[in-house]
Amino acid sequence: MTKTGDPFDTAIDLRDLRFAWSGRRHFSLAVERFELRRGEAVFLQGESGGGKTTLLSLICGINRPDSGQVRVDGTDLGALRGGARDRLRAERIGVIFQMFNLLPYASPLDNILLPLHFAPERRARCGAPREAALHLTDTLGLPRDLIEHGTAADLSVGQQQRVAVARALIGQPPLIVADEPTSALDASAQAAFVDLLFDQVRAAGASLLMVSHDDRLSGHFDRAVRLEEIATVTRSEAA
Ligand SMILES: Nc1ncnc2c1ncn2[C@@H]1O[C@H](COP(=O)(O)OP(=O)(O)OP(=O)(O)O)[C@@H](O)[C@H]1O
Repeated sequence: MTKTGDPFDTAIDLRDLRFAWSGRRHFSLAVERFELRRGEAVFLQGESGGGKTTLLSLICGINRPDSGQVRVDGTDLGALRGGARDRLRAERIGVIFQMFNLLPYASPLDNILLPLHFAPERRARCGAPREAALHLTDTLGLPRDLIEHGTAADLSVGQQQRVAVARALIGQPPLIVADEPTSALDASAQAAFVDLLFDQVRAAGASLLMVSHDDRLSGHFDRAVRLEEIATVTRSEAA
């Protein structure tokens, strides 16, 4: 059994974290302690606008905390410069962004392969990246012709979401961070996604942090956490 408290046994370890968005509307988030153990799957819920996406952006090193520590897979993100943080994200974190962040004029296949260009270890794990990508998109029910020869801009929102899912899963990163990855999917695409996600997570022994408003999904996870339980949020508006 994995013991808690050892930063090297945790996939995510947050300590005394503080972050604020500045501007007319001030929003700040503080997390004293949060751990996600290696191999654990955690379902994160919370009210809309509560700060879940903000927290994920700090865990992925997209934004930097004002103070405190973010450790991913034992590495302190604060000790890394921007380029090294981006490489760590590409190697170790499969991120499914809420807005998908696909390159609109690239093919869906090239979008899926993109993180591998910055992540040699992840690329090596794939063996044959193109075949690995097509296996993922087949499993997610995406038509091959569109994936290979279309552009991301040709896709429906639900298809874009599935491409974003395949891009996060390719090369079996040890940590998957997903921000409402099923919001644009119909019931059958959602079921295929959840099956694929957990197959991949188990095969890779990966850890998973997923934000969703869909309570029905929580039963698949080791535990569910509400943001309010782990974070203190303050808001104010300039007069
Ligand atoms: N780039 C930004 N600049 C300034 N404020 C921001 C920015 N992104 C988010 N915020 C503010 O941070 C707060 C938390 O937003 P966030 O998107 O993290 O919440 P959320 O819990 O993910 O919401 P939802 O469930 O609706 O996606 C909001 O008040 C939002 O206006």
